[in-house]
Amino acid sequence: MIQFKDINLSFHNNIVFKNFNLKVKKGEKLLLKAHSGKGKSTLFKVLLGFQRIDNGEIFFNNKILNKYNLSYFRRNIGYVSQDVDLRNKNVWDLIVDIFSYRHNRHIKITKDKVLNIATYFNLFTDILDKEVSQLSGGERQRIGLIICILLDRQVWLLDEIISGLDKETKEIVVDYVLKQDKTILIISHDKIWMRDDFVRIKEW
Ligand SMILES: Nc1ncnc2c1ncn2[C@@H]1O[C@H](COP(=O)(O)OP(=O)(O)OP(=O)(O)O)[C@@H](O)[C@H]1O
Repeated sequence: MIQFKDINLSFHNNIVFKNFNLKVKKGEKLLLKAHSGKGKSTLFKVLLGFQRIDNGEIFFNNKILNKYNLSYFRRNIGYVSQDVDLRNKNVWDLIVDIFSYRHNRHIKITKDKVLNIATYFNLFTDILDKEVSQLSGGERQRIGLIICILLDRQVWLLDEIISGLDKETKEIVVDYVLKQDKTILIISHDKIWMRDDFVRIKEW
């Protein structure tokens, strides 16, 4: 479903990828495991066309990543990044904004729908009235995930979505994510994701 083929990428003298290869099958849950600075977050940015590569090819559903297909990649991939949106508005307004974009407009969201998932993830019901800039790290991570869930795209890219959570909430989030019938790439330093053979690990 997704393929990174012979990817090379350097920033000045810093070689991040040298002939990097990775294939991900539909429905797979893949944990990306590498030391800090080895390019895990960069890989997500590459797949979304936010970061150019020096050479190599990237495929998604047999389409190659180029300027003509870029929008297809972005419309079908959900991304929860570490760099959170700090626009100064409350959580509900942020969600309304996201779901008013042309490509997301077909998805009907209601406060109830959002609150259902939010309370499942141990968030309080006043979360929607809070300013985004005032959320704690763990609250932001869960709001990012909830938006990704509601967007309901084929692929989810999850960059450190549980690092700010307590153990019990981590369990709830991890259980939920791994049950989804989606192709999911996970960046995390947390061993909690390594559940038997179900989660494949790509290590470099
Ligand atoms: N736009 C950029 N310009 C220059 N260097 C960059 C840029 N983006 C990433 N890098 C460098 O590329 C390397 C990989 O960064 P990346 O954030 O992908 O690492 P990571 O594996 O996700 O790390 P961590 O586990 O700490 O989040 C780092 O050395 C980083 O400094």
